[in-house]
Amino acid sequence: MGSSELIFRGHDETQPTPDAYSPKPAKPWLFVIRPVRYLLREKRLVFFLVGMAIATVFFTILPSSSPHAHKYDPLPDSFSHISHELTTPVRYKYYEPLQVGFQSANSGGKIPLGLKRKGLRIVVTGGAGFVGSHLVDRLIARGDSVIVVDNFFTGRKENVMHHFKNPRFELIRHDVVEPLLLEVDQIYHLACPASPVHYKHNPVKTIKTNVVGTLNMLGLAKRVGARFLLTSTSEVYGDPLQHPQVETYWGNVNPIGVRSCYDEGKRTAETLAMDYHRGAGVEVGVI
Ligand SMILES: O=c1ccn([C@@H]2O[C@H](COP(=O)(O)OP(=O)(O)O[C@H]3OC[C@@H](O)[C@H](O)[C@H]3O)[C@@H](O)[C@H]2O)c(=O)[nH]1
Repeated sequence: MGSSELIFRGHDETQPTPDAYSPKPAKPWLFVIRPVRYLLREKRLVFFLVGMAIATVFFTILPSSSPHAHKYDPLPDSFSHISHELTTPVRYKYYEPLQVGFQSANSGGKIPLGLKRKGLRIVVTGGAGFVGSHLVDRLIARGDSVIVVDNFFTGRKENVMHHFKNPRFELIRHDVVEPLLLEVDQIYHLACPASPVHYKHNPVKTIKTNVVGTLNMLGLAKRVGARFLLTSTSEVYGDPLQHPQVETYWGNVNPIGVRSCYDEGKRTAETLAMDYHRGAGVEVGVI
């Protein structure tokens, strides 16, 4: 075959061309007819209607799940205000998530109708102490999985040992001044010597726990996208000149006194919480 034959593709104009392309006439209703025809074929319409009916019955009859649906409340009435404060989001000081790049998927918010509330993974530092152990009781009863991190400085294993056989409970002996990596949705940070006799016992350790411990826990919250709660103290007001203290009051603190390791430690912990919130978008609460 010559090169001219390869290049020349013309045909004799007079010859009939049986395979010539002739466009089909346009069917304007085709996009409507096709789905209708599909539904009518093999009783698909019946199945579709039955499915709709089942879904309607399911979502109408089933009650909406709620995070407060548990009937069991292990706390005596005298503690209910504490547990309420610790397990409901809005309290003394609460900071909403910043809009920039923060996912609040871990916050355990409102649950769509018909879906069961998924238990959260929560770490409670200082969970073997007085406030912490009652908080743990409440979280476990609510259906969450709890990891207690405590160095047992003042806390006791006995405070949480009734949960030892519960697969949703774990206890780690750990000092929060050392970093720790855990996959959790929420962090309740309580670990700290709380009474004067304990926090004055080793003031350097007290302020270290408040500053370095809180830094570690906020770092963890940032890393895993967890919500963070700091239990602060009224000691952050020092010798207050105003009674009662309102949130806008900044206090009257002696920075060089024997109690300063605790007061200033907690104040710095509050500062760190706010800086992680503003700077890194961590969702924090301070009570
Ligand atoms: O370095 C430390 C110090 C203390 N802890 C633990 O932290 C827990 C503190 O519990 P405590 O019973 O002493 O104190 P409370 O539960 O009364 O107060 C706790 O909650 C309220 C906050 O204001 C306090 O700062 C906080 O410690 C203990 O389990 C203790 O062992 C640590 O895990 N690490």
